[in-house]
Amino acid sequence: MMFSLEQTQAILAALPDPAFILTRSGKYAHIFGGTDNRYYHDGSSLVGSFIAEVLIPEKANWFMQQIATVLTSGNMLIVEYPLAGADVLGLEEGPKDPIWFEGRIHPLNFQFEGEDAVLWVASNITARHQLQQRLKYLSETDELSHLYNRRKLRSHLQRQFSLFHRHHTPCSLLVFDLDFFKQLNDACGHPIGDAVIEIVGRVCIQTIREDDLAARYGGDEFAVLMPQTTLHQAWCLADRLRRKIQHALLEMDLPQICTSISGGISEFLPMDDRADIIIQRADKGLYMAKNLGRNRICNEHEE
Ligand SMILES: Nc1nc2c(ncn2[C@@H]2O[C@H](COP(=O)(O)OP(=O)(O)OP(=O)(O)O)[C@@H](O)[C@H]2O)c(=O)[nH]1
Repeated sequence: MMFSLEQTQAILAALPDPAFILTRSGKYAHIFGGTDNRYYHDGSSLVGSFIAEVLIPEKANWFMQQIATVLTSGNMLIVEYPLAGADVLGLEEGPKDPIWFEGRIHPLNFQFEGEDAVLWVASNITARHQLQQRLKYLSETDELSHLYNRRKLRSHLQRQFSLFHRHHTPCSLLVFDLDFFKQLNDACGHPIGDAVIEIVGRVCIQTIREDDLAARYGGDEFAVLMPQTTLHQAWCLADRLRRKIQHALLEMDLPQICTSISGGISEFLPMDDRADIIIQRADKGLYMAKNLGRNRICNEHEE
């Protein structure tokens, strides 16, 4: 059966997601659908305006690039992007948190007012995006210390290891472990031990630099990966962290059992053929720090 022109128009108007016809120069030529008003405002007022009149330059340029890419390739492009109130020109009050969209952009095989054009279907995926972010956070984070977990540390270490072999920029690793943590647990109970781990996490977050990555590696073991950092610089940073953690633990109103950390540092070396070797060297430094009386940072060569 064929639909009449009116019926076809009614079907297009009924589409739940908005479908924009956008020209190469960024003109909103037409909008169909967008009837699901849980997710979309009426976009009909956009028709006739240009993207550059509606969005801030950075966003407008991005939209224009996507249109150009689709028209050059002739293929459909799927993109995910946020739009916040602040991205829309002249919008006094808009949503503070961005709305996330999936855009499916398809080239059209006819011109509009002498211009190439695309069909851009925008679907609100904010709920899916938030869930993805939450799952990512949960899969990478240690819930007690709020630091990254072992899995994230290992994947990041592997990435830094590949970068090191490509660019030869220094990178160092600290592993550290609480001193006499078992005794604290035994004397005061696990909840107090947990509180100590939480504090160590907080001090790490406050102390490390933006590019560093701190993780809880195991029970009372932690690691900090420090890109662009030589062994000497790593020692200085690690020792500062050691002193800060000690200060925070001494401030806790607890029996003074577990008040310090011991750590080992290692630097990535050109002959390392696996990332694990870097952890092993740092572990040797940690072992040495424990043997030399704890509450210190060592590397494997220290006597
Ligand atoms: N409270 C608490 N304890 C934990 C957790 N995970 C591991 N532990 C405990 O951490 C302790 C680790 O002790 P060790 O590192 O072996 O020993 P230590 O007392 O720190 O001794 P040194 O490292 O030689 O100074 C064990 O008693 C574990 O039961 C946790 O999530 N919470």
